[in-house]
Amino acid sequence: TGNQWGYGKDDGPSAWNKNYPVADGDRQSPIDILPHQARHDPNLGPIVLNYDRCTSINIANNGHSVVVEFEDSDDRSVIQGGPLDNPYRLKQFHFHWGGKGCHGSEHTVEGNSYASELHLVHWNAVKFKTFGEAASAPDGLAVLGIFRSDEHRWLHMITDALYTVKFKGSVTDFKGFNPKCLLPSSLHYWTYLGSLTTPPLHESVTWIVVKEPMIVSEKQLGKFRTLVFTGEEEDERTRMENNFRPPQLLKGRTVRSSN
Ligand SMILES: NS(=O)(=O)c1ccc(NC(=S)OCCc2ccsc2)cc1
Ligand SMILES: [Zn+2]
Repeated sequence: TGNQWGYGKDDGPSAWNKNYPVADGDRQSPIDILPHQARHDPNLGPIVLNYDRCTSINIANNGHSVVVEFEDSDDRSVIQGGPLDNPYRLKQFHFHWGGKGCHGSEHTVEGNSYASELHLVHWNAVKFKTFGEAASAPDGLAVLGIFRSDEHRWLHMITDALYTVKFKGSVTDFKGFNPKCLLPSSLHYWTYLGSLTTPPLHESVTWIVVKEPMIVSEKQLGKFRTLVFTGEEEDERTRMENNFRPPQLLKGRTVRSSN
């Protein structure tokens, strides 16, 4: 069907511009970050995460990644500060990863990629009524990107649940998980204006990429690769890996750095 997209040879990132012309737009993500060319901005305050009353709902395999959804009917879990003018509500988090532990992150730093990248997706509920509306507005979303390089003590709560969402379309309850435990100690970051890194590729994201990677083990990463892109009812079992978009052109954008 028209909107079918993936990470394979025929339906992968190089083919997305056929159905989503914005793929060749002026603020696409991810990008390669060059720390020495980032402009240090003393007005950029710290990122503030209020996740203590967050309510996770479920964990799901959507055929592109594994996603944990949150209750977003009020401001119980928000990100604010940094480049953001107001609080943005946590909607979901998901991951991108590689095969055999080499590449996998979407953003790269001086051409170097990490094994994986965690995205915490938030939307501007002050200006917009729904996520869908915010997702297509220039200041609608804020995504916190966290690199994942090698053992992480809390990640077992996610990796232990992955077997329950092996197939595309599977969803299971996943309550009481606070994603704060997935974050590194320091939240120094780079920030720039970009887009969703998967179709519909809306240019609606203020990206906040944390500099310090979190540690995950090869064993934990291996558990992500037990997921498959395909549904239980389908014949083939296509292992879910390499679900990352390569870096896109900067097209004159400035990347700013917190202290
Ligand atoms: N990888 S990413 O963080 O840029 C990212 C985040 C969200 C999404 N898309 C979501 S949450 O879509 C939900 C359905 C929807 C509604 C309006 S546009 C898409 C895609 C990519
Ligand atoms: Zn993502």
